[in-house]
Amino acid sequence: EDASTIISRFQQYLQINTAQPQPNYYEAAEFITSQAKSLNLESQTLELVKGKPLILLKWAGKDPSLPSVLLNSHTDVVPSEHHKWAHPPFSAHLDPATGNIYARGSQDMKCVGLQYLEAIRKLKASGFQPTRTVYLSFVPDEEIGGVDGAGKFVDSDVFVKMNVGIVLDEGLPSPTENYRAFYGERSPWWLVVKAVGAPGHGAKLYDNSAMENLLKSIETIRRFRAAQFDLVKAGLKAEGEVISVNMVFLKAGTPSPSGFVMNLQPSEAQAGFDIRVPPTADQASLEKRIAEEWAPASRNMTFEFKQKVSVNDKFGRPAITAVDSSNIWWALLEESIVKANAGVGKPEIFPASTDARYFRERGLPAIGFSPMANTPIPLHDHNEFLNKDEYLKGIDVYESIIKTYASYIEHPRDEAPREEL
Ligand SMILES: CSCC[C@H](NC=O)C(=O)O
Ligand SMILES: [Zn+2]
Ligand SMILES: [Zn+2]
Repeated sequence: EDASTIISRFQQYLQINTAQPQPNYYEAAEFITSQAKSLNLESQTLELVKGKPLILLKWAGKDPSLPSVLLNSHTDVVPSEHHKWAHPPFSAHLDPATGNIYARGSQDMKCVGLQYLEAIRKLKASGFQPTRTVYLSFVPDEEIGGVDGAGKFVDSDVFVKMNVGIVLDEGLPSPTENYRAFYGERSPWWLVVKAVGAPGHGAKLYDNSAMENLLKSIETIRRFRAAQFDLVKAGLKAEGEVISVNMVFLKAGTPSPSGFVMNLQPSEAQAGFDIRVPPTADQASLEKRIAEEWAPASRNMTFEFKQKVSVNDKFGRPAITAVDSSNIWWALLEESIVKANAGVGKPEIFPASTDARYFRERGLPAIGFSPMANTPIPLHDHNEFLNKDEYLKGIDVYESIIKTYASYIEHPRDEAPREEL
């Protein structure tokens, strides 16, 4: 099959507008299902939450008793500011000079979903038959937290019956020759800090106003942020290994028809923070720091978490996937990438969140991997793009990985004891 046919299938998928908050999930489901038909894969659409279809495909293995391989991707994408893009985000415009394909979802992560399918198309054409069963899940809602997508999926009977042994999910592009792979991710803690204080005249200097109380917290939080960031700047820690904290909203003031009342110090003020906590961080000490230093009762401060995902899995262990000799899937991944004449760097902690956490929380090994080398990271930004040759190369890499994974015959000590799950 020629490259242009493969690229035009990618463009078709990219042209489906699955942007949050109103993704066209059914059109995506129809597209994936039709691809599955052309590949003779078993397909079912699970509507675990109404209006949010999850497409599950199955390539049955010769030995169904072996734990299966799950290739996960999400079908939704983040919104875009259309007028700020060089090419409309759902045009999937291919720049003839560079070969870059511009589209929301070109990196995150419609590329991966379709590369899995193209790799299977090649494997089938070559006559390859999997020993392990290979599943593909196309899940909704990752970009809004995945509760109704991967979250419901891992809790379903269907999932339990799949007997999954290893999950592949999304990673990040790499600006270098080597791909990146992720064995864990930071947990999102979305914190709102609230201050109260006596209201008063805008001309009066007095202690304990809500604004002053909030600003003291903001200053403390900023110092912590700077210290963490310094570790990254000095090259002592990677991005995923520090606690990040960024202020994402400020809410205070007394509205007036022309904006805000300018000579009144308000009695309430709030600030919101997106905090990301590495899986091995000391969760309890961060909690203590928030309660005692960031929102101290001594200044009448209070706080609330809009979201607080534990850094541990359901066994109370850090929710990370082993990337040493105890996890054969990691070795097989590295080996199969090399076999495809590519390379992968040292495994990293994903700086944000992905659906992989739902699998890791259950104790399943999950590796985040999106084969995009020599690629900048305009993910969630304007002008997200992927070069067509990188896309095609990624298909070859998945062909190698899927072949290796699906052929691997388990040695009993190579997999987690099933009764634990
Ligand atoms: C934590 S729910 C939101 C998930 C989102 N995932 C990708 O960007 C993120 O902000 O990391
Ligand atoms: Zn994503
Ligand atoms: Zn995303």
